[in-house]
Amino acid sequence: MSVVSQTGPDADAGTAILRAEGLTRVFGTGAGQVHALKGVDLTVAPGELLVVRGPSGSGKTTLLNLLGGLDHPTSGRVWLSEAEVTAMREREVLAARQRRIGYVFQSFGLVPVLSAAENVEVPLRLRRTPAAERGERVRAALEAVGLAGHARQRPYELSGGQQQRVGIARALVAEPEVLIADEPTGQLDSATAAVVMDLIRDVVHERGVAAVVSTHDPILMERADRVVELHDGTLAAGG
Ligand SMILES: Nc1ncnc2c1ncn2[C@@H]1O[C@H](COP(=O)(O)OP(=O)(O)OP(=O)(O)O)[C@@H](O)[C@H]1O
Repeated sequence: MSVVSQTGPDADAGTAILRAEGLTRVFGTGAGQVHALKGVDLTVAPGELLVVRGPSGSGKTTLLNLLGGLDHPTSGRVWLSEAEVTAMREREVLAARQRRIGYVFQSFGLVPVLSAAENVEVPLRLRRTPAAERGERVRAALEAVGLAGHARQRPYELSGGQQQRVGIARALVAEPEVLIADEPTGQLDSATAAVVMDLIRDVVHERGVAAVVSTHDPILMERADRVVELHDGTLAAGG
């Protein structure tokens, strides 16, 4: 693991899958403006697990939402390989999200009435993957996260760690280039969190995915290839 500060676009920007330049996000609230993110530059390479740390309110979720095309910056730009996400129409952003990005959420985000396999199948249905192909891909994704025997169980029949592994299978089943995970272990005990983070690290390295994971947890930073730290919306040296 190396810990670095990034103050400008990287020299390796040419090989980056995910790149952000000058990302700024200002929220208007009843109490005035909140400058959640202030000119953040960042690149993430294929097969790299980047951890974003920082205190509560430092801008981690804001940054991940912008990198994942879930929110639009007040100023600044985001690229997925050569394609500028921030210049796309809403419909193109949606297509890029469905085809190229997988998301993992702190609260798992599973549909309670669907089985583990049906939850994992959702991104394939959204991409209109043929039914014949979907079954095999769901099976392989569940097997990759060690849940081959739990395909028919509903989320409430699974432990928190198992639910998050379903969440990871769902994020990866459509073979995205980028994985965005916002506090993926925030609801898990530390032993389960370590297992889930090991899994994320292994799939990122094996599949060459560019991953951005936010966390408060120092244990998880040990699994990172690189750590950056947010303070009041600004990237600083990690620790
Ligand atoms: N939709 C919004 N409207 C107004 N202010 C917002 C909004 N979203 C975030 N903020 C503010 O932006 C700042 C950064 O919030 P953000 O959620 O990105 O921090 P965070 O580092 O993810 O925090 P935590 O670790 O607690 O999840 C905070 O001051 C927050 O109150």
